[in-house]
Amino acid sequence: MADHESVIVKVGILTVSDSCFNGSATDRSGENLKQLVESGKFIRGSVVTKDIIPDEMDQIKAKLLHWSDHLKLDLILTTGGTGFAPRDVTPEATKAVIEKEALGMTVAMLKGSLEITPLAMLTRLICGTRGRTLIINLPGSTKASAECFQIAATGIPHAVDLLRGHRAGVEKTHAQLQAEGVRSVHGSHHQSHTRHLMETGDSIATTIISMFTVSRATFSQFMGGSAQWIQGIGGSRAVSINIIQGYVNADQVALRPRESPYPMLSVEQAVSKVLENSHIMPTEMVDIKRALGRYLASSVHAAEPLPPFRASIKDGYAVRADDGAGVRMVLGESSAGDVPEKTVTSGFCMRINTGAPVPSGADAVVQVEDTELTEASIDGRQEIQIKILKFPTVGQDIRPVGSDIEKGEEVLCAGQRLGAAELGLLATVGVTSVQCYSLPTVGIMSTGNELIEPHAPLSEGKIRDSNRTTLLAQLQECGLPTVDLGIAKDSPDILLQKLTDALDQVDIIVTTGGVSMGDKDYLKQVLQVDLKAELHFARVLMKPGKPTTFATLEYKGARKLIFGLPGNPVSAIVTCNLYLIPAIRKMSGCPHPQRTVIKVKVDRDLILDPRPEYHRASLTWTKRDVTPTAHTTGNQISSRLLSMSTANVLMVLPATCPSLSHVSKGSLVDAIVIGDL
Ligand SMILES: Nc1nc2c(c(=O)[nH]1)N[C@H]1C(S)=C(S)[C@@H](COP(=O)(O)OP(=O)(O)OC[C@H]3O[C@@H](n4cnc5c(N)ncnc54)[C@H](O)[C@@H]3O)O[C@H]1N2
Ligand code: MOO
Ligand SMILES: [Mg+2]
Repeated sequence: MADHESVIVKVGILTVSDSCFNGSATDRSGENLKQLVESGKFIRGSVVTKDIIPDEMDQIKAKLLHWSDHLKLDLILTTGGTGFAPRDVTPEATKAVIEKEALGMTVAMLKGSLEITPLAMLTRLICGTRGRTLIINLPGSTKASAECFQIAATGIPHAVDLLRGHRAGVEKTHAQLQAEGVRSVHGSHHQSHTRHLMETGDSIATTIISMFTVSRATFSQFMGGSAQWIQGIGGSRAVSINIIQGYVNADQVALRPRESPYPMLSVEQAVSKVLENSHIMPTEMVDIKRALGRYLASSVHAAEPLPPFRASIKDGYAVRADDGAGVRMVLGESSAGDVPEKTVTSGFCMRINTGAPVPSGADAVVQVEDTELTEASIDGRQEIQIKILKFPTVGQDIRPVGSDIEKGEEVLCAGQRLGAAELGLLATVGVTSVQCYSLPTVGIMSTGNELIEPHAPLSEGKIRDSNRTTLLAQLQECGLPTVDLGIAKDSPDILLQKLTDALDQVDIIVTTGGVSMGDKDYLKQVLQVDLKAELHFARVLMKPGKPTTFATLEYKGARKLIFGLPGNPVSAIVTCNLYLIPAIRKMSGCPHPQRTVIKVKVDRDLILDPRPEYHRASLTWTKRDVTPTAHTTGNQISSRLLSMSTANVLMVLPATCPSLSHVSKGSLVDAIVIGDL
């Protein structure tokens, strides 16, 4: 049984404010409340989630329901929307979701606030409980919300104990009340549980038991997520144990929400969120031999002109143009790589090859086709005299110094992708290492109890994991460093363990599976509750890919991106193309990370879906038609990976509506290019 010290209150802080939501004001009160909770001075709390929403009744209700019923928080503190302004509806939304009102807490806060200012009479704070969650409205002002929170905090631990049915805690508080009076109640929570664990000389067994009996996340919360702990037994053996226990409860299947609590975003909104939250990687010097596909972080200028000397464009004769047509004595030869020593004077010429320096005195080159040999040595080894058949012009067939690249000219600019030509340019100007953006390392993890490795024989109920192979290959195609994170079973603790391990290795974690409505779909909860990741979206109006989930997380001072792609093989690869690849491109320094969209002609009538569909197709061109024709890859069910095979575009089909049930053969639609054309 846990003792009273060990109860950590799981807190959600909800800022309700139009102006904070639209970015015209800063969320000071929410941030301040977070700091107050995490200071440990008032309650032993951990802020599991925090959000800002507008003053919209439906959104406030939905968030309160999600946090209480789904995330099962102990305490929700709202700040804002409690006044008399027409859009202040937080108390009304709270009333609509609570099951029992906690009038005493409201009165306590009101009384305390009135002692500070009579204007406190204008706040309309509601407190109450829903299931095991205590919901407390606080005013929007930073000062007033802090004051009210401190008043309410004296009752919160006891209220949470009562809601959790935590008898030891309840009894202890009652005993304290009897003995000392109410003022000392929260003072007893200050002792650090980490210290308790670390400083006691308990045996491993005793300590493990105490870890299991405290809230499941306590240990990892206090140890920064991953609890690694080495303790000697009997002074002779050292034992290392890695235990990660999350908050997410795997056995309350009946309590899972029956409607998704996550708002449905459009694909455009989801792409924007992904790009907004994708940071550009730091830069590094890269040798040009390994720089293919990288994005340049700074521009490159030519230190020398190209050509560095006047160079011949043709194989022929270097002449003086004003000598006109007619015979010339041949002085000798200038070959590529030579330094001509003789000067061409009137009546003379010099044999020259393409790319060779034009000798001094000459101002034109006449190609060999426009000449005749008039005199040669008997052994045929030397040309003595030739005849110029066409009148030359000054500068004819000569590349002046710097005519290809001027000295100091910018040859590549920051943000440019280094393809073959760009690498060649670097070689030309003698730059062998360049400042590029680093590439993010991406880890790919499959989730699901049904999955086995591709080499394994099928057994009952199992299928082979294809998503890891597909996604790893897709990323390798983009030239990215990848980490195969294996398969995680459908268990919140295993997921948490594997995600935590992955965070140490990669910049982006990509999981597939476990993001929809199943009782074993734990990813979102583990991300939000255990890893305290910020979930940017978890549902997108698209087919395939509806449950696509995207979150970010600050981990050991670095920003990590987490893409929870749907498990269906086609959904995984389509969403990889729509969200993951643009994010990677932005992080790698690409200034235009969005996918290329072209117009294509559909090859047959296509029935529309209630969701906008990303229909796989391959393109052909006919001689007569400049617009390519898109040929559907057949049955588009999201489990059918065959529908991805040969596809080089995703046709963007609109959702069906009363006036539109299908697109007709020959219509033009947008198509996202995903493969070689
Ligand atoms: N009640 C509802 N059920 C489902 C909904 C919904 O809105 N309400 N959404 C459906 C949609 S749309 C999709 S897409 C899937 C996504 O499900 P999950 O992301 O939770 O993925 P799983 O349930 O784990 O698996 C789905 C499917 O894919 C197979 N799978 C998973 N991983 C792999 C892999 N690595 N290689 C090959 N195949 C894999 C898995 O066996 C399942 O058949 O949810 C719908 N349900
Ligand atoms: O959205 Mo799901 O990806 O249809 O199959
Ligand atoms: Mg599922």
